[in-house]
Amino acid sequence: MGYAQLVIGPAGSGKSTYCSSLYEHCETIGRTMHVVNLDPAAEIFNYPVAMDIRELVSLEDVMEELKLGPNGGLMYCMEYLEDSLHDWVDEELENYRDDDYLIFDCPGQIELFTHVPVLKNFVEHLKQKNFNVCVVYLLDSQFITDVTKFISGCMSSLAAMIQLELPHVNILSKMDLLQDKSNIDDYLNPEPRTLLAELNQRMGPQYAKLNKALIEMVGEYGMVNFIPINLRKEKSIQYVLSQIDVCIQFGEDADVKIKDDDEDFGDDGPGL
Ligand SMILES: Nc1nc2c(ncn2[C@@H]2O[C@H](COP(=O)(O)OP(=O)(O)OP(=O)(O)O)[C@@H](O)[C@H]2O)c(=O)[nH]1
Ligand SMILES: [Mg+2]
Repeated sequence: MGYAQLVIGPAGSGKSTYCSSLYEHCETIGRTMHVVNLDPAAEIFNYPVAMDIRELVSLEDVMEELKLGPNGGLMYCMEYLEDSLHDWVDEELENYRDDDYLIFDCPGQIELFTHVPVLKNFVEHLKQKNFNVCVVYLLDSQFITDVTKFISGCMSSLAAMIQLELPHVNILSKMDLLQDKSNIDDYLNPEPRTLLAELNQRMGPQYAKLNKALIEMVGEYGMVNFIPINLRKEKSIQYVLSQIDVCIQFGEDADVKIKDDDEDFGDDGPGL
């Protein structure tokens, strides 16, 4: 059994930074983790890249040869990845042992989890290879400063959940940038009624019925539920990791050992 996090979320939501912080954290506590780059457009990495889509396909070449723009080019690269599941991907995955833990740093294009089957087929492949996979959806904490942004963030997370059908963890990233943390609880696990009232206040009366339906929908899917992360705080990273570990049942098997000093961090809240 292998373990994997598929890190997705809007462009610039902090996915790659999350991956590198998680990698560093695991180094510190003596836990092994491998970060895979699935973004053909990425250039700078703050983590050792275990597997790299750029070794398979070059976005620059694709754009030049097929006369595609950056987004069309990226979609082509991802489809190329999908076509390579049984060769390049399998060959690369051969390098990992049964109980290895991989983190997939994905591109930020929302198309990848709304209507093209690339990521869906990618995770199906991982599941066939006996990986326990979990979606980690990152949303920038700046989204909670505006209820309309927040709801649209929840909906794109919902799109990913519906498409990928995987265990799903929503994370509110960049908590260090949020000056006023006093009322974040209202957003981490908000009352649907409060959200609806705020939304109605922001939008014209003609949307009242639609707003109600929208809030009910995201609420019933359990979508409006976020774990905050502050990458400057070791405890916060540890807390998020422990929640994801539960989600993918990491550490439940007898042959998976987490070093003792891991326990120093305890499971006593988000540690912001
Ligand atoms: N202050 C602060 N800045 C952050 C944090 N995470 C990311 N950033 C900044 O946000 C910007 C985007 O971060 P990335 O990690 O590249 O985001 P990404 O989601 O990988 O972006 P794409 O791959 O382009 O979609 C960078 O300038 C980061 O330095 C954080 O926790 N705190
Ligand atoms: Mg990135």
